Amino acid sequence: MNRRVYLDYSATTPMKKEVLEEMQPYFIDKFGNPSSIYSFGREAKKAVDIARDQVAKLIGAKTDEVYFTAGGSEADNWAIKGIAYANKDKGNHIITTKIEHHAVLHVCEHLEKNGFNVTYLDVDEHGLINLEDLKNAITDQTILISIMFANNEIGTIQPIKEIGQIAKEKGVTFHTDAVQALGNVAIDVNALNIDLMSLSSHKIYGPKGIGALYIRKGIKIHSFVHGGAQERRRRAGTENVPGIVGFGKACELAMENMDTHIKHLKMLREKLIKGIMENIGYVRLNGHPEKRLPGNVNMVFEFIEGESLLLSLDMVGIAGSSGSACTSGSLDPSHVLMAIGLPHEIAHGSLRLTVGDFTTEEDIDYVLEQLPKIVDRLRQMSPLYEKVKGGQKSCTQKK
Ligand SMILES: Cc1ncc(COP(=O)(O)O)c(C=O)c1O
Ligand code: FES
Repeated sequence: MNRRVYLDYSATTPMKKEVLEEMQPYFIDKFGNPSSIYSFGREAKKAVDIARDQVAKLIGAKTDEVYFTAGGSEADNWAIKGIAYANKDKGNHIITTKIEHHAVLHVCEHLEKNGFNVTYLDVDEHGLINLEDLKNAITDQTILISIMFANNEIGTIQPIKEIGQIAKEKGVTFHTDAVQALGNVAIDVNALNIDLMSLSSHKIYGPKGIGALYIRKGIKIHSFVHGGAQERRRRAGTENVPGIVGFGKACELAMENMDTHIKHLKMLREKLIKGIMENIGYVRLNGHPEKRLPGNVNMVFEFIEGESLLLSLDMVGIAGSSGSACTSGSLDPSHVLMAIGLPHEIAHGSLRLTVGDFTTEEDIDYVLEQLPKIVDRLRQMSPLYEKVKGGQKSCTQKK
């Protein structure tokens, strides 16, 4: 049996044992409905309150500015639709970027069909937006700026504080999708001038299907689910108490371990990047060299397809992901890789490896032992590689 190495922490993380232990009583013993006034209900409500506090602490928010949702996608949907529809008397213009998660992009496309105008900002070759572009895009109709904190594919971290400052000066509400940043970057919603922020639990060693939207006090936003009075009448439905408890615990752990977590991930990331660069030719790192998530490695391996690479890696027990359409079930190559200017055929050879708390140096050694062999074998089958060997220049050489 091969070694199994999971390097897709940006897709999801395993739950921590401490998180599971915290959640367990709320399935059977403490099963009460937080809205009920007797003791069963009160103990569930108390657990939800504690979790809300744990989430708030990690982001520097007030407890009652945290609203639980069914995950990051729901938080993105709520933030953008909620602000758009609640403020359409003030304007109909929204600014976002070309590299957002689909939970933001598809909501914006929906709004475009419903009377809103959306500006999709370009990014540079490293995936960063240009602050001047942002300033120039703002009009008297602009009601929302939604720009992600850190990109899920290439890991680029945006200048959030500066974006928040611009939004504040212009009186425009600022939402950021911080699903990938949470736990990996220190976040303080006040210092960074953030008005709304989407969070997800399963990226920080918590359970799946639970997340939160931070909503600054005083922000005008529509309710997301109409019904009961839960989440201060803004998101109806009996709370996912075990999920909320688990998310809270995951936030508490993330806060306690942030420094060692970031150090560990960065060490592994650098080892992986260095090992690949030194042992494999015709590769390039996608994303920003420094302003990137501590656990993110995204590289292009010329002349081969990301999907073949993934399948070959899977055969030796290594799990990663790629931005190529073939593996994601859609027909287009990654919109993020296209936005940073990679030609279609190059975007095809991209591989994302994301490390996490349970990744070891031995895991990286194993990848560095397997990957060069796989790349070499796949390239031997590539007609494009034959041409380069015959004297033609490649894309990474032109750079
Ligand atoms: C940047 C970003 N936003 C939103 C989401 C969606 O989060 P969830 O899976 O909790 O709906 C993800 C998850 O892949 C993400 O990476
Ligand atoms: S067909 Fe595979 S990404 Fe273009």
